[in-house]
Amino acid sequence: MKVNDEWRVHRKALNPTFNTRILNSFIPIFTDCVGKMIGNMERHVGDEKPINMLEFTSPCTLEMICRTSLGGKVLEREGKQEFIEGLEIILHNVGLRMFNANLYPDFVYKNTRFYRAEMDARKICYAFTDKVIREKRAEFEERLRKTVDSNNNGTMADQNGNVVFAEEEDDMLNYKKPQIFVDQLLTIPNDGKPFTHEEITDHIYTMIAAGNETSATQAAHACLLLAMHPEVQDRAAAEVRELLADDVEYTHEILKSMEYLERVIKESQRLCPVAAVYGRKTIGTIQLDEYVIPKGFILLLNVFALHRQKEYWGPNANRFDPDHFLPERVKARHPYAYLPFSGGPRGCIGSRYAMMSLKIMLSQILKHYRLTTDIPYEKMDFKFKVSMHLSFEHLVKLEPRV
Ligand code: HEM
Repeated sequence: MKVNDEWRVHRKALNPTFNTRILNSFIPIFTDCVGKMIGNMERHVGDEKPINMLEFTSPCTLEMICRTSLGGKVLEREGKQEFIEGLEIILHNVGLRMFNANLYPDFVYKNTRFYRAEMDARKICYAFTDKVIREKRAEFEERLRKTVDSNNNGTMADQNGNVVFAEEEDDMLNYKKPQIFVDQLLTIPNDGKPFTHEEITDHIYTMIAAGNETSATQAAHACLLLAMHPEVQDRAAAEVRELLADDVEYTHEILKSMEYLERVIKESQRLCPVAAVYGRKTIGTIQLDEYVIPKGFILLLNVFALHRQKEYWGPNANRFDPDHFLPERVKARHPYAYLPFSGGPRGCIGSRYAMMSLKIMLSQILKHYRLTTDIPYEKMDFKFKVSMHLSFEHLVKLEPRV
């Protein structure tokens, strides 16, 4: 099967694993991870020295993605520290190679200390996830056996052909339990066949790589932009205070009601898109204005430039203004003028997961703190790693919000 065909089959199988009810089942995990982040930030309230927001958002999003893909207790297992450190090495070294042409040839890379460190880290990480996946598969097979024994009609399947166990039916339908990604990969059919161990492993690592640094960096960008724009910050904090009064628990409805915060997040993704450039290979000849692009060419989309084009965003394209995302303005704009998550069938599968987790992170930060910074907006300056970063740290001071 060609790579593209294989991707299409897998993507079709994976799309339902990000449906609204599954995402809602992650809310308790998101809330718990954010609670720990706030606990860590609390120690720095009133500090003279600013903190680097990324150092707080990164562990939070890593924990979210590990727990929603491998299970709620995955980071309580033996070897978790080595696993986290290993992941950091792999993600760092892959990024380093992507942006260093000298390291492209395999024979060069394989003779570097980066390669050796990456291989050691991979061994540790794969041993850790292999164990989790094998245990999950054993649990799955045991439940399957019990269900077949107690029900001569065999297992039950939902309308998508996914296996549903009788004792779990109620929990599944009501999504009371978080629907962990690895459990779903074991139950969903992939073109009629179950996913193999290697395919499951690949999908887990794709999720971790795609969903961790992106969300952490975007959250840090949003915090810095809020610190630079106190009026916007106060308005977002007022919305949060009203919606989260009396310490209500997060629900889908509450998150949906955070309309101003959503505009803030979208505006931060417009001006500071972490996926600022991505590529596409043409699968046929295409005509782009007067240019004919032959099949097999790689095109790079410069989303950073697109998001600041005055033609779409008006004379204030470079200004931070969440009202760029007022519904009537969105309606009047070309839908592809804004592509932080890419678009079309190959767009980000985790975009709604990201928005939910960002809303919970930012709403808790705004509920607890007033953010300030000495960095002026005009000095914002970027550099590319795997994703787009600032060329300096996200330095912010925390004051209690009363
Ligand atoms: C602010 C956060 C995020 C941003 C800005 C972002 C952005 C993107 C973009 C632009 C792409 C398309 C890349 C390309 O076409 O080359 C993409 C793909 C992808 N993203 Fe995200 N992402 C974010 C968060 C997440 C999260 C939280 C997850 C998982 C839970 C995730 C999972 C994925 C996956 C699996 C793909 C590959 C999809 C495919 O090829 O079928 N992303 N993301």
